Amino acid sequence: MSVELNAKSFPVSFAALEQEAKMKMSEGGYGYVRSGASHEETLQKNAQGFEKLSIVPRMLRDVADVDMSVTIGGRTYPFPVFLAPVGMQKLTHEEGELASARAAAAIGVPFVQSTVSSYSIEEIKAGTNSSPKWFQLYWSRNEQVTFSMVNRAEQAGYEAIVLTVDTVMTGWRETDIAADFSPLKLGFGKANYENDPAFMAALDNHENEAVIQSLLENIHYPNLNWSHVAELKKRTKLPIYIKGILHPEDAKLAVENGVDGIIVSNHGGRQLDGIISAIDALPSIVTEVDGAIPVLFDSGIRRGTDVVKALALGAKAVFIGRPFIYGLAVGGQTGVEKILENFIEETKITMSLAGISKVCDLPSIKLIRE
Ligand SMILES: Cc1cc2nc3c(=O)[nH]c(=O)nc-3n(C[C@H](O)[C@H](O)[C@H](O)COP(=O)(O)O)c2cc1C
Ligand SMILES: O=C(O)C(=O)c1ccccc1
Repeated sequence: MSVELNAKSFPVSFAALEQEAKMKMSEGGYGYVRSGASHEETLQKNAQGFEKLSIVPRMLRDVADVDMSVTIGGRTYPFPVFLAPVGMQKLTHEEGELASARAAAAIGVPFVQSTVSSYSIEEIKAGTNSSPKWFQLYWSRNEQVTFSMVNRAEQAGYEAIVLTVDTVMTGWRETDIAADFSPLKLGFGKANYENDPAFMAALDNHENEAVIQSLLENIHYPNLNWSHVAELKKRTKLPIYIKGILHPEDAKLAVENGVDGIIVSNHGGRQLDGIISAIDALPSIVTEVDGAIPVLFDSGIRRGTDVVKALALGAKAVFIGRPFIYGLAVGGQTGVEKILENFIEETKITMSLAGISKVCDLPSIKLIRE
């Protein structure tokens, strides 16, 4: 499948992009990506949270040279917009994560590979060489599998572990329940499992159905608690980021437990509904953490002005989820690159017109709530 991408044919607004992706994807696949939990109150709040915040711009500040680079955990990236871990990307495009990881590599931002990706860690590593890559971990019920995957990521040169903590069970996703749609059951997320020696050793039967059945039994781990974080710290030299923090007390515990960073996120409104929008959760967490570790952010970022607002509130960088998945649906690797380029360009314009020429100066922007 090749898609001609030029300024005219590639959708620019998020709404147009979502429409175009809908036409490219299966009904079940599109419903899975687009939807949120329950009646999507939080999915909507994520977007409304940004709309309530207004930038108060400054003038006459020489914005001829804009520096968008950010340094996180001692590594500098050219832009503060990263790709969120999204599982099962072959559901969206035949080249799945390979296309997204190559797009991230072309732009120079980290690619965060999901535990439930359609390619294994080793395949993504082989397809992208030395570009920055992080591994998102879903703690397996079989702990040997957890540590084996972490070890494989470390061996493959991945630079961080992102432990997602808001998915100890699947949220109540009405769209998927109504459509009886489960991409895991269809086998879209099994690559890291069927290539894992600890996982395969624990199976009596290596047939596809047995792999999928065991994956379904391993993926959610409601027992997860801070002792597992302590154990993970012992098992890896890589920095650990905790994804899915919304309460300042949990941010405080993250610092006390020695994690290297947190990602403020409500999983794009896909897990628990009726909860605080991610952008409303950000300020008190930044205050609590007080610069001890980097605070990153996702959920609801739809354009460059949102990037600027999140960074103004103290996030060091942001991740986008659905926007890049829709870019992948519409144009594969080129589509994801185009999405990243558009985000970067709009972020640059927003910074410039607000009178800010360095990302590190964004927290000095005045924001008001309307
Ligand atoms: C289709 C889909 C699959 C996802 N899979 C994962 C995953 O495997 N691991 C994870 O930590 N987060 C996963 N997420 C959540 C994203 O990492 C991110 O938190 C969310 O998409 C951000 O919100 P946004 O879509 O509004 O940008 C997924 C999100 C979507 C839309
Ligand atoms: O769909 C998701 O949001 C997600 O994170 C997930 C969790 C478990 C298995 C597959 C995807």
